[in-house]
Amino acid sequence: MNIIDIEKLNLSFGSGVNESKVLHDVCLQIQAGESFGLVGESGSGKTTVLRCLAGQYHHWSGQLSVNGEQLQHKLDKKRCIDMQMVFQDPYGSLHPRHSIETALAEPLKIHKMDNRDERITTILKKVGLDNSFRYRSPHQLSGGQRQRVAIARALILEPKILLLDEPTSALDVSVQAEILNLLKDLKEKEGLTYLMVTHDLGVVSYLCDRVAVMQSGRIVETISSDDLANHNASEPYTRMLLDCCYHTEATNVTAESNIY
Ligand SMILES: Nc1ncnc2c1ncn2[C@@H]1O[C@H](COP(=O)(O)OP(=O)(O)OP(=O)(O)O)[C@@H](O)[C@H]1O
Repeated sequence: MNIIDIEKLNLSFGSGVNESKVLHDVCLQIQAGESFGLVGESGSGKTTVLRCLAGQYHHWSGQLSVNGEQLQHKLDKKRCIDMQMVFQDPYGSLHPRHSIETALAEPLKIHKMDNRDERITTILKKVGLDNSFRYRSPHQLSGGQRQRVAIARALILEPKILLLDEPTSALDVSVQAEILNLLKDLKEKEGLTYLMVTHDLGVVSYLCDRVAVMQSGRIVETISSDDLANHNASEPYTRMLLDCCYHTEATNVTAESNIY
């Protein structure tokens, strides 16, 4: 069953002569339990797709469905419980003056969920942080620990889907591996579905089952990550992207081989 169904998603910014169309008839079907990657050049519209699903943009046209239910343009509480987003920058996604406990309690208060104390302890444990972290501020954490808290905050409402916007790209190489392992474990244990934007084909082959390649606001090709790794892409643009990435990796072979 498709847990996410995107049909002919279109979105523009600006109006009149300043109108710029950034998504063109984007269609994606993602199955429950799948880990699905979105790749493509900078500015191709990957984050915009995630933001439409997360309810951060309201002026899209087309159809977005989650669990067979069509999403309205306005964000409602149900969508927050179904789907949460994790951002690239763990420094920017947490309030600098709020303790970790406050950051984790906030969504529980908004959604009037009980057993807050117990839920916070449980979620910290799930992301590999002991209970003492709840009294710290974001500046008292490492980058990897902050990203663990951001993941905990996204998971505290027990969503089925995580929208991940380059969740490891702002982290040091050694920490990237820890966070990827955590995401892989959480997906299995919590039965999550991931839709993830990434520039890193190593991340795709480690974590994703399938991937859609975007160019200039359009889906060029949807392909399994095995086919991508074996260079079995049918579209010239995907092959060009692969060539660019492997060329870059060849010059960074030591760092890459340390990641996985
Ligand atoms: N709020 C906005 N107002 C106007 N244009 C925007 C806005 N947000 C994004 N865009 C434009 O939409 C296009 C797609 O942006 P988006 O962030 O989705 O790309 P991306 O593929 O995620 O890029 P990157 O990989 O660099 O993060 C870009 O041309 C961007 O400049």
